[in-house]
Amino acid sequence: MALSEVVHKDRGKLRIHESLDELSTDLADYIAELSEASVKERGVFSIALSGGSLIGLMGKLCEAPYNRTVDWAKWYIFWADERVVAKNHTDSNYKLAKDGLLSKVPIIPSHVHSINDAVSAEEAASEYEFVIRQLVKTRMVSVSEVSDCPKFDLILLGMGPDGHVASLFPNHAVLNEKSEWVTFLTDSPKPPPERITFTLPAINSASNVAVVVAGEAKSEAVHLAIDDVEPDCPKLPARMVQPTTGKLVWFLDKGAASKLDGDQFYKS
Ligand SMILES: O=C(O)[C@H](O)[C@@H](O)[C@H](O)[C@H](O)COP(=O)(O)O
Repeated sequence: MALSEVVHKDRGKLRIHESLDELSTDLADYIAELSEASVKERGVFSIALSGGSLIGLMGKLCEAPYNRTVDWAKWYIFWADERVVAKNHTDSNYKLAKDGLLSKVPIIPSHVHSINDAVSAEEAASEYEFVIRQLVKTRMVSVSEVSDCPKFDLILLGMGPDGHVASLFPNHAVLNEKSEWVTFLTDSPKPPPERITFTLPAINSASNVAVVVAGEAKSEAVHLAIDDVEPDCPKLPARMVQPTTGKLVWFLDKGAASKLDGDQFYKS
């Protein structure tokens, strides 16, 4: 049960939790509900994951009741960002998700779309975009009504203390990528340096985007990403997450929410 659910006038819905345990339960409920709605409407559920603490916080999906009630065979899995390392490397976001989630529920292996780790970051990004393009053609992934971008049913993002989301880092040229759906970088400030990432247009075309953030160390970035602040902050990657027609939800714990300006919210 969310400690409080409030709506920011233009930064989406905030679900602020007393503990990580509550946050994890609420996150599992939210994902299960979106999966059910999407399977009902489209017959499939396309979901893009990130790395970091997010996967651990999704852990309740492997437990009752979700492990039995979610229609796992209808899930199509993608990564909003991935490190260009072997799939069995400890830095791999695929490995993190496989060990923590995908190996514990009956997902169909051919529905798991990870990157080609045997090529350069540049090639991996363009191959990944090609794979997504094929799935857009068959409507396993929807298409945006307002751009030619894929419209994932759900994109899950974590956020770093510097305000990065996916592998979109502050002041990095990847933030300016407007024509590709997936791009690459070889100089990530957070190791490892070689990564692929969804671009802002791809993220902002999703039906639903959830940003999951825990811990007081990220409270300043949360404040800069959500509250009305002075000129420079619009460049914070997390603040540039602004779904065009989709819904934005922030899953926060008390620590992460501790610097938010309460005046900007109203009860949902
Ligand atoms: O591959 C990555 O590095 C991640 O996708 C990255 O964007 C992550 O989500 C944030 O850095 C938050 O990570 P934490 O939740 O572990 O702080």
